[in-house]
Amino acid sequence: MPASVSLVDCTLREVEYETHLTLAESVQIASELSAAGVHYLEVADRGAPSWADLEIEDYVSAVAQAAPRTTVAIMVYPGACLETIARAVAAGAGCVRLAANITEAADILPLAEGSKDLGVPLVTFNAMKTYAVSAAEAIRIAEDACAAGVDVFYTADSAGCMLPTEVAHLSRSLHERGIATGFHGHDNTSLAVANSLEALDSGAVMVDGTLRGAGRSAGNAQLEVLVKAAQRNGFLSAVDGDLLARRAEELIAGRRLRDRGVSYLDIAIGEGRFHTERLEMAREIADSHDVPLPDLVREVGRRDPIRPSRQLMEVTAEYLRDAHGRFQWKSTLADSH
Ligand SMILES: CC(C)C(=O)C(=O)O
Repeated sequence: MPASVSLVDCTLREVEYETHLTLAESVQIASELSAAGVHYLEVADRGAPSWADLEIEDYVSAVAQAAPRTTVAIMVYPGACLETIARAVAAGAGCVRLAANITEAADILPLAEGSKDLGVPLVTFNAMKTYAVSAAEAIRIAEDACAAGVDVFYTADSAGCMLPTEVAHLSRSLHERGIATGFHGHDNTSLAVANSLEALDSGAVMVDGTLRGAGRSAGNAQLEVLVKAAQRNGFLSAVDGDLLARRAEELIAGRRLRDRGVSYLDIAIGEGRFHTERLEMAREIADSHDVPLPDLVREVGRRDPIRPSRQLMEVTAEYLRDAHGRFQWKSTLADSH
């Protein structure tokens, strides 16, 4: 019998990479998620998006009131302070999601204990770019996170590059050590839903998605598809996948920046384990060095998947330009994207 698992919707945070929602739209989405029985919905610690001129507590409170069956989760990044968390919690947030690069966990974990002291029932650590370290290292960091007060350690496939076998191996290894795990997947290689299913089958207790797959880079695991697929394996049976699919159609589909397909650039990002936070820098350097952007991100990501510097990108671009010149394969690649 599958264990009881929780579904986390990240639409309100991730959709901001594609479009801006009004407060009324955010509230409507929150209300629909709640009606469908989604367990958690996530908002960002930067609070209300910049257009709204709202304090974090106003935003959290509006969303929480619209979603009585759903717990509001606030995602916080390095640099956030406990006072922001306290304000969000006072306004109705019942879950804190600490996010940092897996190699920089120390920048965020001190907020775990403070969050627990505030009475937050659930604190997660979302280990961005989990794939950048070995499974053994991820397990060690997860153990440190739990010792610091974290309840659930999340594997975050930030570049959408992980394979189901990798997700299964890590999730199962964590589970066997008594560490509660979650999975947050991006869709650069069209595996976000498959990876989420693999995580559930391997003992994960939380999985994330967004309506219509909206989100950064190639988007996230598509919530309504994930629900339907998970139900076939005995998970998330109380969530109304049809309602989510209808609302995703009405509220999100027409507002996505990208079509449903995965572009050549998305694939290269996934293969190269390159996080899109540095994509504009890479684009500028690819242009100035006259090398194809997919080649650059693939090569740079292979060399440093966590924090590739401008210098690394420039050196890599020079290397690629020379290689292209030498082997004369640039024109072939350029034709293909
Ligand atoms: C904020 C984190 C968890 C994220 O969305 C990612 O790294 O993909």
